[in-house]
Amino acid sequence: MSLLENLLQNISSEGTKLKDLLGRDQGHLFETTPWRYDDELPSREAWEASQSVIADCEQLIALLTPTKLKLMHECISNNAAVGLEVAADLRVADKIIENGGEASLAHLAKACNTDEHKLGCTMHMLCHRHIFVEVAPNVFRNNRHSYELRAETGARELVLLECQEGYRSGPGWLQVMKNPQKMHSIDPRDGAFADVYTDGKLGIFEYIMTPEGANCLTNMTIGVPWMSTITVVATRTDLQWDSFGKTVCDVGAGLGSVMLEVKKKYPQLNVVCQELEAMVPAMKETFKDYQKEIEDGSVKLEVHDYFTPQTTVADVYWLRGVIREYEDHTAAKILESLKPALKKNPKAKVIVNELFVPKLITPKTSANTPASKNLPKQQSGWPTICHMQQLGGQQLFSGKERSLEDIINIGEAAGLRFCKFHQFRMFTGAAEFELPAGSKL
Ligand SMILES: C[S@@+](CC[C@H](N)C(=O)[O-])C[C@H]1O[C@@H](n2cnc3c(N)ncnc32)[C@H](O)[C@@H]1O
Repeated sequence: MSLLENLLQNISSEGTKLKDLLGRDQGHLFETTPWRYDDELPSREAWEASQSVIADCEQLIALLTPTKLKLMHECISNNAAVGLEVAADLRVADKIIENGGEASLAHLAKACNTDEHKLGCTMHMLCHRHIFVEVAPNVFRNNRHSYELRAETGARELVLLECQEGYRSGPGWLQVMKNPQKMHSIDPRDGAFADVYTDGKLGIFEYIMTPEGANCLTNMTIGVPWMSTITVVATRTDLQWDSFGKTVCDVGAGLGSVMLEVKKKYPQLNVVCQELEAMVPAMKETFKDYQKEIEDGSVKLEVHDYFTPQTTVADVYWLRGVIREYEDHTAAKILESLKPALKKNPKAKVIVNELFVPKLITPKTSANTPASKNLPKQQSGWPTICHMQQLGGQQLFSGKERSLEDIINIGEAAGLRFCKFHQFRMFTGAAEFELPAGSKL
């Protein structure tokens, strides 16, 4: 059968399965109320069927788009970000809410203090991308996607961070890749953001401490916690946290927000958050309602440098977004430093939580096979979003996003054995390692 026939057949069969699994919770694009699965995870079976339909619909669009239009589409899609920046910056969602839930273009242009024609062109494009709805010519409402852009959610600030600093760093990616002094570096000062914004002098975390970076700092402080809510549900749900033993240790825990979620869901577990000394006050703030647990020792906030030998014996060590900051040999040293504690508890596991850069493998014999069947299982879900995120993250923050193979190599270089991959119903996942039997320090 042709690719077109295979795609249509697969979309139909997986789509029917999905519809039956979702039952009445089928999602919508007209109302402002969230869809149940904006914040919860569908069953694994429903999630897999929906991933399959999405991958195949994306391939179907690529198949049916003439080449010149396909290439045009790709290189002018930056306008999706341009349009979203306009809507976020001018607070269009709020202006629609303030006007009773519906607003004419003339009203919006006046309320936003901008040109009616230019705003109209932007809004028509966004409606075609199913962000806002045009309910009559030049009359707009929020739908569930645009409604999230209202003040107080944090979505607007994240969108502004991505559409401003993120978007403008994009052209620096190629410049860095062509620069012999910078092309192999993952240092933030050699990265795309520094190239575009600070002439190679400051990475983004240094920049936000300068007066010019104040706005970016605000957007990051408000926007990043909003973004974390996207991954936290899968992090909490897609690992059976109580299956490892009684004690979970988060190495390089940041604010400690993952362990807070784990403690909420599994109150019987002991959680340990380890960080550099400067982060301890922020972790205390995260656990401010857990004084009793801090006193009885079931929540511990420890100062620990992850390049030094691990002294806390736990049943599972969790490292989220830690190794992406380092070159392979340095990342391996962090994992290696866990070994003294792993020796004391040889059943303990080490879990590396990162993006797992997805591949789409089309062998010669499978040229007409739908994309959904050619996506390896051992990699991040939501592959299109994951790709935009891994590129965007490296442009803004530098560091190194890796495939599962790359991460297994780092674990093995540290003397650990790869046990299994946990595919989260999200664009992140987790690689599980352990100390091999008879391992020496
Ligand atoms: C990218 S953040 C990840 C934070 C957290 N795991 C999360 O997912 O939100 C890396 C964290 O590692 C911490 N860190 C950096 N160097 C460290 C070291 N040598 N020892 C322990 N923690 C360190 C930083 O303070 C930072 O909070």
